[in-house]
Amino acid sequence: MESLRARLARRPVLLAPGVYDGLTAALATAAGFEALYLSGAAVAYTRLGRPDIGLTTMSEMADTLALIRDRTALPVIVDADTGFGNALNAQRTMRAYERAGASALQVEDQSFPKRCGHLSDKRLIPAAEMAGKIRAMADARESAETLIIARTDAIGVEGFEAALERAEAYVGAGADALFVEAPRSGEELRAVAARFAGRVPLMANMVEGGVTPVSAAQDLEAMGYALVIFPGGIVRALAKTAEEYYASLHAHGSNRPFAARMFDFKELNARIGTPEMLEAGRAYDGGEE
Ligand SMILES: C[C@](O)(C(=O)O)[C@H](CC(=O)O)C(=O)O
Repeated sequence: MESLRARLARRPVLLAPGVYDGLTAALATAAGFEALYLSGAAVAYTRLGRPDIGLTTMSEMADTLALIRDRTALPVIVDADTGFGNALNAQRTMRAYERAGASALQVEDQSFPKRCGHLSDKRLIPAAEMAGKIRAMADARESAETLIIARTDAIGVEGFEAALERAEAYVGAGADALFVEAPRSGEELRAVAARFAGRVPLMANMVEGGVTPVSAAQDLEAMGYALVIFPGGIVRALAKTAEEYYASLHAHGSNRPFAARMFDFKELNARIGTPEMLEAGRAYDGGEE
């Protein structure tokens, strides 16, 4: 199977949807994507019903990843936030995520606790400390094919030029791919690509209603991006459906008015592999002896 590193080195752009559990991983895989993105924000939104402000723990993410790994053979790019502490914590995160099946870890230069890149009032660690964290993670990884995607949150804190300088330092420290978080315009998205495309694979993050204008993957490819994630879109879609579903059930005392927008029992079972699993189980139930 083609490595993620090799896949990022060629076109077309790799489009990775956000997932946060076994069901979303199974549905995204069935839809035909080539890679998945395990979003820390999506885990915080769904498991905690809370914002992406560093509340989720490393082991909660690793446990979630293990469930997803059990449900898909696709490469999984995993949000490692700040590495959950200093360089030594980041090494432990690297090892735990690798064991749980990560194909790439995304690590950012915010101080702990971090917050979503599209929120304000972020704080950063010094660039040299972040470079050390990247080197520490590279030293800790079992496989050189587990990629390190370095993210800088500096645009909203220190300005655009400072963010590019930080990104430069992180490439120098050995990052396998680069994620300059939250460009504020198409011009900034293009300027990031103009500086780095062709030297290191570039990732773009599309957050509906966030700081960066949302573009299609194809348009980002034309700018020079190699990887595009839509991390939280699935939660925004499901949350809207859930809100409407609960309101409808509450109002009508029945699901009938909502039926056209739901899978029924059989339809859901088909998507989660119920017939195949029950069939496979029959081989072990002793009935055939
Ligand atoms: C990419 C991200 O780190 C994530 O957790 O998915 C978030 C996305 C979001 O909050 O929707 C981010 O900080 O941009």
